Amino acid sequence: MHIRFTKMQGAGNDFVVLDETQGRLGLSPAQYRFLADRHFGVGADQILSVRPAPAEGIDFEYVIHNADGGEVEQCGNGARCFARYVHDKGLTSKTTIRVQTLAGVIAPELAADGRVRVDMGRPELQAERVPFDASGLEPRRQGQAQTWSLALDASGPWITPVSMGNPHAVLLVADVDTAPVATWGPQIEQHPRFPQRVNAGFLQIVSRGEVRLRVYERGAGETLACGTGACAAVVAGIRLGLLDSQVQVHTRGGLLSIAWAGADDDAVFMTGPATFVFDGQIELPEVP
Ligand SMILES: N[C@H](CCC[C@H](N)C(=O)O)C(=O)O
Repeated sequence: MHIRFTKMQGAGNDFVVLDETQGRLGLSPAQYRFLADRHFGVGADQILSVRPAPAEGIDFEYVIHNADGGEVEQCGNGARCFARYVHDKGLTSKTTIRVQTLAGVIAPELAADGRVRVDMGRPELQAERVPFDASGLEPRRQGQAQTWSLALDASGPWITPVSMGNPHAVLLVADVDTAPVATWGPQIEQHPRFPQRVNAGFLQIVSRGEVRLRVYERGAGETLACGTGACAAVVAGIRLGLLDSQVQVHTRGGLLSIAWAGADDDAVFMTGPATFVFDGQIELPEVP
């Protein structure tokens, strides 16, 4: 099957974007994996499929597949690239776009300075709804947060579970550059207490308004940035009593600005870049 695609990136988190507004391509998980493959395919952390509005009052649907071929609920950097894509490709003239995701409706807004601001909805802080299985574990309270040890070694890690529609486990580290992302990342991602697996966020507090973050993503491995991960990390930091409500998040791929007023039903707002890289075409193998 011969398909057209657009390559985009948001703070270095990169995507293959597929226009399915005129009909679905019907790709298999193996074909999503092929598109994401950095040697045999195009190469991307996630594949974003843009589909027609599913209901009145919604402009589009946006479907996300990780590099491992699995469909997931939400992608923050992807939401910004989605909005840039549908506007600049002429699929809408709106600059605030209401889009249905598996996690619910979000509203990316194209800002005058070229960045994109997204109302990412409210975080889910109930551990069992992240979902995280805390049964039999003694939580440790810090500020308003509860943390649990995953007992990977004597030091922990002690994690704060947060969902942004997709599951995140946030842990504090002294220095992201020396944090055990390569070893603890996959162990946390696959930990049995996360029945849907999890994105692991390694958070370094620089000040009450500035952090550094690395994320080992579910289904993709470490990425240069994770939008929902930045939201979850700031929510965790605020709940831990370590951050104020507006935070600059330094990721390896760029800067994201996150704001959360701190009440359970407050939405998290994320602002950051969304960039076209190239348009292309590729012959997809007819894999099952
Ligand atoms: N790996 C994530 C999906 C992509 C999230 C990330 N790329 C973002 O910008 O939020 C998950 O499995 O939940």
